[in-house]
Amino acid sequence: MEFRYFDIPGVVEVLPRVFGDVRGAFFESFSEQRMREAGIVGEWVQDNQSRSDRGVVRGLHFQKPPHAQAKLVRVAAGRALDVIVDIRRDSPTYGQHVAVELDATRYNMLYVPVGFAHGFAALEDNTLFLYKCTNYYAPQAEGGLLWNDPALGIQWGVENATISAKDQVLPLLADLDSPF
Ligand SMILES: Cc1cn([C@H]2C[C@H](O)[C@@H](COP(=O)(O)OP(=O)(O)O[C@H]3O[C@@H](C)C(=O)[C@@H](O)[C@H]3O)O2)c(=O)[nH]c1=O
Repeated sequence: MEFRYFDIPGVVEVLPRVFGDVRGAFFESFSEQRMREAGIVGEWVQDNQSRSDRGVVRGLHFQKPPHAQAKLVRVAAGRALDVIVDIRRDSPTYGQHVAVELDATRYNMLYVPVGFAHGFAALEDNTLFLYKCTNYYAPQAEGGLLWNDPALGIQWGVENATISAKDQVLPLLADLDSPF
């Protein structure tokens, strides 16, 4: 298991060791000790899975404290462009983002710390998106950012994106009163 770090502190990509043989492949999708040593911390209490077709964009989402969530995200089928935006008020990288392609054939994962808005674009039909969360779903604590806010400068890599009604009315970064 290897780890890649970014210019935005706290963000970690996990590159698992994959054991391939005639039957297929095996990898460890979670290792509390190794991941904690790499800076992936949290008490994981909920796992989620969604299925999206190509062109679906979900996000950008967060939950406000005390329901804030760190997430460990990956795809089990297909590919997704995963995007996280730093919304920690005192962060020197506030408003900046990291984008990582998650690929089911590479088994890579991304750690999303508390204080980031998170979203992804499905790059293939039937993309299965799996993630662990450090807090339970709390709909009353949901917050978000508009996925295509020009101020964010995110290249999603999809045309004619499919977006939920809820996500179409999320605020711009300039109007965000960040709770972090
Ligand atoms: C996120 C979530 C949704 N739901 C329900 C609420 C709703 O009826 C249905 C679909 O919810 P949403 O439209 O919010 O699903 P979705 O847009 O996939 O929301 C997710 O997006 C990604 C980018 C994230 O980062 C996640 O934390 C989460 O916000 O599922 C739960 O029951 N538990 C959950 O944890």
